[in-house]
Amino acid sequence: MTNVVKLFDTTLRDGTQGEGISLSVEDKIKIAGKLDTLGVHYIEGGWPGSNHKDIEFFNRVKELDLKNAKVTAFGSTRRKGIKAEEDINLNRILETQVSVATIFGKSWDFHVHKAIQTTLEENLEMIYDSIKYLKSKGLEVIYDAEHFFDGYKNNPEYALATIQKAEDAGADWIVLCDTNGGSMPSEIFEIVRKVCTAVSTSVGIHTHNDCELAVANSLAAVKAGARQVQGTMNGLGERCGNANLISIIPNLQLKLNYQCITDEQLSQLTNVSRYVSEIANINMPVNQPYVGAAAFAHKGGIHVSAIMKHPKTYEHIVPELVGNKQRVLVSELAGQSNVIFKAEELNLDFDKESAQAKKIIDDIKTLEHQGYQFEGADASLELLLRKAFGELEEIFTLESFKILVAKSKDRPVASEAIVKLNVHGELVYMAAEGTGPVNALDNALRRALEKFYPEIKNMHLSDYKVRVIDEKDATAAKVRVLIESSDFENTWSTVGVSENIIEASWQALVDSIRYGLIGKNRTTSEENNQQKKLGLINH
Ligand SMILES: CC(=O)SCCNC(=O)CCNC(=O)[C@H](O)C(C)(C)COP(=O)(O)OP(=O)(O)OC[C@H]1O[C@@H](n2cnc3c(N)ncnc32)[C@H](O)[C@@H]1OP(=O)(O)O
Ligand SMILES: CC(=O)C(=O)O
Repeated sequence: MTNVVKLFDTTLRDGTQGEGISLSVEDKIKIAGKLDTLGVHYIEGGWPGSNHKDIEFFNRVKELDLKNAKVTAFGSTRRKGIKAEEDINLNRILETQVSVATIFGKSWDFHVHKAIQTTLEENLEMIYDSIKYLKSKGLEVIYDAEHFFDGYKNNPEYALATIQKAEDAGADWIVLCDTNGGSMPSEIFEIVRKVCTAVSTSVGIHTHNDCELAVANSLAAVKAGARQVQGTMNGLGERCGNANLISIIPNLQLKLNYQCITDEQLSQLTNVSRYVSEIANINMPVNQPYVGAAAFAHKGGIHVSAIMKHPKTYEHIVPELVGNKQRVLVSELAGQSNVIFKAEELNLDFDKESAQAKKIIDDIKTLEHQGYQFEGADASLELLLRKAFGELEEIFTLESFKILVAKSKDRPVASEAIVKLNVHGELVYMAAEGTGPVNALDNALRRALEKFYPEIKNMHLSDYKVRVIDEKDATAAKVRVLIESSDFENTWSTVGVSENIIEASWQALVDSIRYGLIGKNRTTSEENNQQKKLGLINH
């Protein structure tokens, strides 16, 4: 049996059935292009019988010069009581002019009686007529046997009869669906194995994640003989989602030795996953397997000490294979190894025998005990390390700041900040207004520095988060402020902690600006270092 497995992506159809997902035609076109570069074999673009957006997508997708994927349109078997030629859904598929149709039909006798309310015989005819009609128009037909596993468990003879009808009508693929997502991998394996001996048509698998087993179930099906896997990017989809192709692809390719896409395409996996979550406006968890920011991030000192000796000690694959990268976090759980790793990453001249690493670690642990959190504030950590190594030039010092917040009966609340800075021996006063006190302070600080550092105009805050550290102290509680900043090329995060939210914000703001300004001189040495590191990673 061949070890080639075809990938069928349904992000643009089943993925959009997920709560909170709504893609514009433009979004769908962009994602289709990206899926093609990843090398998926089929892109299910939508259900043309459902809505105008999907019809427009099929019109526009023709303009894309797809290199790898075939576009397929989705629909159901014909409605009961009519001829296939009269069925709007089937005809809408033909109108899209795609070369591949994917239609679903009923496999579960319970569904035939309850959902479409017809006879078991008519359902068999609906499957046969619909596939035959599409085949007569020259299309490749993928038949999705909806609820196949539930159907098989309830009435195996009938479930098998439905897919035999699909085979008789000329279906090119029979895809067994765990539509309700309730099956176990052992059941999937057994049933797929039996189906593969009962039909000669190529078999595929389509699973849902209601028991968090969609990936495992897809792999079990492949092991049992399925050669097409349907799923979505990042597991988007109805209810708990579809099988996540972002995990399935590397599992098939790197663990089970099946061939789906090229190595170069596999190295695009992280990029594609993040691209789709960005367009779909969904935040994926950092610990998403293979592609999450934390998938190869090491925090515990013991782990970092070991990966520096050999990455394989705590990494199951070379992260670059899927386009991800190794990271080391520094926190209260760090040992000297974490600091050494970071110092090397920053090209800081470090004597490993000195007491420096120990002192830095002690300082970090003390600060984390006070409420700082450096793993989410890489830029503040870098400034702290550079300072400890005497490599941090003071670009300004604060003389004072004042903030005025005023509200009167018939006026909205207004905020103004006045800062007094010493910039290379020159005293600078600046006042600015803002939507709130932190915004006013940010504006005043930037304006005060603009004359000395014009590049500051390119930097802006992209996120501002406040977290109460000791809730029991109510309004006197200590808070942690995390700020994310960006320029046109980079994003960085800084932290501040205080009982006073303005003071905590000030610390994070100052770190943000310092990092943004010193960062400009850093790129080359860091790039060199990164190259060096990549060369070292060799499992
Ligand atoms: C498992 C899956 O993910 S299947 C895909 C599910 N996705 C969607 O439903 C999204 C797109 N759907 C839609 O836009 C609409 O539901 C449409 C346009 C397809 C149909 O809309 P309507 O004609 O208003 O019907 P409605 O949605 O209320 O009901 C579905 C009808 O399809 C019938 N039906 C369901 N499955 C099948 C099937 N495999 N073959 C034939 N008919 C079917 C049902 O019996 C029902 O018909 P009835 O009202 O005569 O009982
Ligand atoms: C076809 C399909 O989406 C399902 O059965 O889940």
